[in-house]
Amino acid sequence: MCTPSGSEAEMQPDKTPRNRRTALKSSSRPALLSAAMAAEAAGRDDATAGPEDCTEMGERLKDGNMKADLEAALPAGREDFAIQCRDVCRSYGKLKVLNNLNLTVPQGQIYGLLGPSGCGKTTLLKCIVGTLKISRGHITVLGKPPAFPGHDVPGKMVGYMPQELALYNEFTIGDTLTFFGRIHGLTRKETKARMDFLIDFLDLPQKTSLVRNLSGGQRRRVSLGAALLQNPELLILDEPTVGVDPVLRSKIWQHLVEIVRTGKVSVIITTHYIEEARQANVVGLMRNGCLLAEGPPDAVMKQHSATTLEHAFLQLCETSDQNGSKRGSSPPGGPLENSQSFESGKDESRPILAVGAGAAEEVPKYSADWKVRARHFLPKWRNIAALMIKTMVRMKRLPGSLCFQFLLPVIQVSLICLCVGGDPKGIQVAVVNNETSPTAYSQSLLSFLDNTSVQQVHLSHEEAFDGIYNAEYWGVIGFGKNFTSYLTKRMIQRQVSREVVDGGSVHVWLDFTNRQIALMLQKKLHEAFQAFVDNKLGSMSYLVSLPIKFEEPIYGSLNTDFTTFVTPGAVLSITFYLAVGLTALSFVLERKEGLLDRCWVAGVSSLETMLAHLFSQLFVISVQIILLLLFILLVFKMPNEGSLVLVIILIVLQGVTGISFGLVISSAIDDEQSANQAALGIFYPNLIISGIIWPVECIPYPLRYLSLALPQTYASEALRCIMYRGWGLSRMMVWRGFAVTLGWNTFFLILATVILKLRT
Ligand SMILES: Nc1ncnc2c1ncn2[C@@H]1O[C@H](COP(=O)(O)OP(=O)(O)OP(=O)(O)O)[C@@H](O)[C@H]1O
Repeated sequence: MCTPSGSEAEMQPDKTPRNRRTALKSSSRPALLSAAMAAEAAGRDDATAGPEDCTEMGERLKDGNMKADLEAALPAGREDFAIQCRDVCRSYGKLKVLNNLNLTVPQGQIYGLLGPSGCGKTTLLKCIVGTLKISRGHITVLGKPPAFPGHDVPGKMVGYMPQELALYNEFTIGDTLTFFGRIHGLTRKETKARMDFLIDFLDLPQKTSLVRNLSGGQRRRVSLGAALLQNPELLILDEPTVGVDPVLRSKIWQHLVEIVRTGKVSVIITTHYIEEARQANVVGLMRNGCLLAEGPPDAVMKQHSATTLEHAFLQLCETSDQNGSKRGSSPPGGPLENSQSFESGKDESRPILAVGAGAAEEVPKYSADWKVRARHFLPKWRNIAALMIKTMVRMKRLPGSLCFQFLLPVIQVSLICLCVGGDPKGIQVAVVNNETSPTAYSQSLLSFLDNTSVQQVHLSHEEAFDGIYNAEYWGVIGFGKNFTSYLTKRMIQRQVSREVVDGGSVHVWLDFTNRQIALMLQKKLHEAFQAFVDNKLGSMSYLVSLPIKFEEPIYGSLNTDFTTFVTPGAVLSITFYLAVGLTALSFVLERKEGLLDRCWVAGVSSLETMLAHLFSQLFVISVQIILLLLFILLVFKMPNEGSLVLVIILIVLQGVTGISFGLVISSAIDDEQSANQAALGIFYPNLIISGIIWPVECIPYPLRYLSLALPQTYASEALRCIMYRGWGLSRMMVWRGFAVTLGWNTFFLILATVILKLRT
């Protein structure tokens, strides 16, 4: 367990303290006392112990009797440590959390790190394991600085139990321990043996139990088990006994006492139960980012004539506070100076520790050859494999999500093939035929028109134009009453009058608000007339062009481009999906962090939660919509013939639909990954089937019904009607878009509320 790895052997540190370690027996160690305590005992008025005071205290320590006492109290050579922190500083922005902190964890001992909430214990532990970088000072862990090339800290030499548990909810207990076993390079047999021991020792349920179904205390024990798994040389435990019953708590401490007995394992443990730390060999009392005292618990208590460690700690804090307030009233040597010394890095005092922690102490230099460095930075296949297996196990636990992921591309590509690029079917076109004879060319011509794509509705001139203005028909095909005779003239005479050309042409009026449909109609008419000419007239004809005259479109223009068609639908789709994105994770995260439950317990109802999310996100989408409209109308100059107010309301309502849909996802799904998958997975199919990229009229029939039921199909049509036809709410196609949107909003909100209610 403790044998140095090959990579370690290649390292050449100038100092190798670990090699000279000897196990310490706590009973043989005199007390290391805090400066505050000592100064108090010596009756010194100016003793201080606040965060900025570590420095001053150290200076006094160097001079006074206290120093002699402390040095006499040294347990052994200063190399006999598992962890040594010297002058460690760490800030979060302007907040100084660790302030010239000095701490020594003797080898083979339990070190209880005590201190009030927020004093910096977790920050210190993170610095020790190397997940946080220190701003100043140096830390040595098991002989080298953390994260030094070739050093197994972080790595298998250290078992770390973080405060926030950090477990995979979809894993079973067995999966969790197996995963960490793989990372640490344990064989299956070793992992199994350790797992059986830990499950029994930590009183865990059977190994097939899912972490997500465990109680808070059980999860904490699984997390502790993961830290103990590889029998590390150093155990760093951040509040392992919180939420653990007293019997198990005492068992854990017994175990810790047992594992350090060999002298090969060292432990640093933080706890809020100060009294349990009496079982530690050394306690460090931390406050405001530095240590107030460090020593065996009995010695600390004795020094304060306290019967409990908690009492001793309280006294230390009080002394520190009193001294802090005294010092606060003396500006010259006050906080400013100390703060400056912190920043300048010139302060060399040692606040509490007497174990050779002087500034004069040389910082050991470590070096590693290039092979070790290269190996350190290169990815390790063992870890990659372990992480990949972890991902696969998680996937296995979410089969629904996995199937969705597998099928999604197939569904999407199928939808594209079915719905994009095809010809429209059943497009209604009004035919105004003023020729009555069944043998007329007009009848013959119309018979060549593809009936599956174009549905002819024979009407009077007035009805036909009323129909196209009401968007009932996509076009009007008109034949004059002398069409046949004029067309015949055009065929047989080289030169004909304008009247003959006009009378012998088919007149076509199209609605160009939907470019794809208009172009398809043009194409179908051309094909029909080409077939008619080929069939009926042959090569004898003098006709140089097909007898079709496309009149000025009823709506839109002949130059209408694809962008104009796509923009209204795209605007709605963008608004809808941005809104989905804003809310799809809201409950997932809140539920995970227990915030939802907390609000419910405080009396907040599901509907109130929904509405609050809705209203707060409305602000975001309103700004998005304003910017969106400014761009499409002013920068890209999209036409808008209708009311801007209606345009804005419709887009906002679509945003609300997106929010409500996001809330449905959020209330129905528990983990972020699946919620993201659902939101993203639905995006593409919806875009394709809603007729945003390609007209709904081109979608094959069973799918077209689905399309019409979607929230954006009628809404995009309504927006096109407002913007390109200039229509208002009196038109069915406009109010239908609003009604469908409102209907979906209500449905989604009710659904989300019901799901949320049912799941609590
Ligand atoms: N990521 C961060 N960003 C900014 N400040 C932080 C961050 N993490 C911690 N802090 C702050 O640093 C200080 C020390 O936090 P830390 O978590 O180390 O305290 P602690 O002693 O472990 O507390 P507790 O016993 O409650 O867990 C606190 O004031 C905290 O607000």
